[in-house]
Amino acid sequence: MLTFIGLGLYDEKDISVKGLECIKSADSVFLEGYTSRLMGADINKLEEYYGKKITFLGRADVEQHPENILKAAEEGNAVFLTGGDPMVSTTHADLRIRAKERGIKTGIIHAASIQNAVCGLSGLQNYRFGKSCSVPYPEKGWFPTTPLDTITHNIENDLHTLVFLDIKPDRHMTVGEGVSLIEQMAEKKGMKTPEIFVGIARAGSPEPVVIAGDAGKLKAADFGEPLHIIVVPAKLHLMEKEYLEIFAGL
Ligand SMILES: C[S@@+](CC[C@H](N)C(=O)[O-])C[C@H]1O[C@@H](n2cnc3c(N)ncnc32)[C@H](O)[C@@H]1O
Repeated sequence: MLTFIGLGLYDEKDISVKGLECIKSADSVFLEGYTSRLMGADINKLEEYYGKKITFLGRADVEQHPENILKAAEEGNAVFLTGGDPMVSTTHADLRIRAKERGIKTGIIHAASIQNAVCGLSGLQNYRFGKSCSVPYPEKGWFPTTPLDTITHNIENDLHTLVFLDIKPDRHMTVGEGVSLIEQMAEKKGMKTPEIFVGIARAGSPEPVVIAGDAGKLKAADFGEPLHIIVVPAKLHLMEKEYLEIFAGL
């Protein structure tokens, strides 16, 4: 059997009791570290808390060579761990399909996701979010501006946009870097930069930071340690505005 388990947002204690029990009874434990990360716990801390040895996986181990995971799931109970919810803003549906095609039983144990944490931290209503986008670190000769198209389309339709920020093995994009890249996209396309951004750092930690304001304010703000995320709000409803004023210094 292959069980996809969400670890929640910040440290080893964000997993559900059901998820923890499932890990404790597993024969093999895999953790992917490329779609999200638990910044409050390294792999040693997780191994100690779960009482299990963990095999750490990169993107290629899951998307191109999932053989080891599938074999372990054929031979016993394998669990596949992901930060946040295992099926939110990941490509793990593909792994579940591959498992099913090989006759392997699968299951999902859900967890808190950044997708819903932003609603509580920012006060922006979950039903007002449109399509999300991701801002990648630009590479030589590659600077995609499609995230700005998504943001603009959402604003035109009175919808908020959740903007995921790039994670690389050696760095995590900050709110300041993300806002600056969105400004550069606007400049390149001859468009206006959105008027308000909401930056959020370390959702799920004891001290998350939430700051709302224009691009200049967010670029100058100190959000501290990763992970970071941005929301570009549409026209704010009265209570959303009041909430951002009280909890995010708008
Ligand atoms: C591709 S999404 C994966 C979402 C994950 N599966 C979930 O359900 O939470 C990962 C991105 O979300 C944001 N993110 C995830 N966890 C976060 C946290 N605790 N605080 C702030 N941003 C976070 C970061 O921008 C990160 O690069």
